[in-house]
Amino acid sequence: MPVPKAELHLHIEGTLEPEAALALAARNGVDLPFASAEEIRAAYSFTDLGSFLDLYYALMAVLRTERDFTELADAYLARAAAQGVRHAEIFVDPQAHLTRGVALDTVLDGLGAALAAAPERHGITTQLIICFLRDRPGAEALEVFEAARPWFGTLVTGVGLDSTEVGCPAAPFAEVFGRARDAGLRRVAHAGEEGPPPYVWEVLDVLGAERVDHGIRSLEDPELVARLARDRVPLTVCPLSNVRLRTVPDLAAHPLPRMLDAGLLVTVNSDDPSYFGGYVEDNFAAVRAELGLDDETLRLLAANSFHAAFLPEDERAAHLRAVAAHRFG
Ligand SMILES: Nc1ncnc2[nH]cnc12
Ligand SMILES: [Zn+2]
Repeated sequence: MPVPKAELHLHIEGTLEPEAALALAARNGVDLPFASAEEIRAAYSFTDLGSFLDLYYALMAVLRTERDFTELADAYLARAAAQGVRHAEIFVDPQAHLTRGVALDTVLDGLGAALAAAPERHGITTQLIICFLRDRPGAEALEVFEAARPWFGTLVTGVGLDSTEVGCPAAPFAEVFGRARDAGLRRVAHAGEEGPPPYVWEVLDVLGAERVDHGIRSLEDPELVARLARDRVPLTVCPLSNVRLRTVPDLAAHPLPRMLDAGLLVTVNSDDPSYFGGYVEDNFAAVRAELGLDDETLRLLAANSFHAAFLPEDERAAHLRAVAAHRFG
């Protein structure tokens, strides 16, 4: 039995498995430049974030109806439950769908149906975080934010920032993050994945991000490490993703142990599991094997995931008790 955990860095579009993409393409009459799951997997040889994002956005073409989004999320939740996930704070990229003519209510109501059923069906509580694409204009993010208001509080509990990092400052998103804070939403942002420490400072100081997604390059700046440790800012680290996108040379060189040693509140997550070779427990297993982490370090990482989650205190405490009681096989 995998250790109970929360998954806090998971793009729902990144759970689209090749077989599902082909089935949806056939059902929706979408032409894909791939004839088989093997051909899709053969395209998973990324050189950097950009080369991944090209395929990630291209394959989304198969997602067209509410049912498609419901099935996508339900399939993820079934896999996540088998990997010990008890709580998931899930990212979605609305602009990636709006810009290709799929309406916001198709996306959010479709995902919402699967998320509403998740506690009974999979034993998982969920939240949904709408991410803005940092390579698109801040004004567009504001439009999406306003259009999503009907779902605030019920389905949508937070905002995030993702897509291309280097060369795309976070400052144009200060206004939308301010509105999110005023609306009572939580705020997270990708930074320090490919970008150097100033990108992490910017999401903290300009956006007021409460969690940093990735943040692995923070270690290059001791003052930033001190700030993250002092404020207990969680970092949602995704080891298999970092290897596949070549932000680290291999798992053995991953900074996770150094981040823990520096006193950072680190969590382990899967990012885009269909593309990066594993779901969240696969990431736990990989860091155990390649970094030599012992059971108590894995227990700490699982506990951190609940400390870092946007959960009510009573639910957090119950999850932490389950982590403390877990016996590693
Ligand atoms: N790893 C990642 N970094 C930035 N944007 C993303 N969108 C999906 N996965 C991402
Ligand atoms: Zn991500």
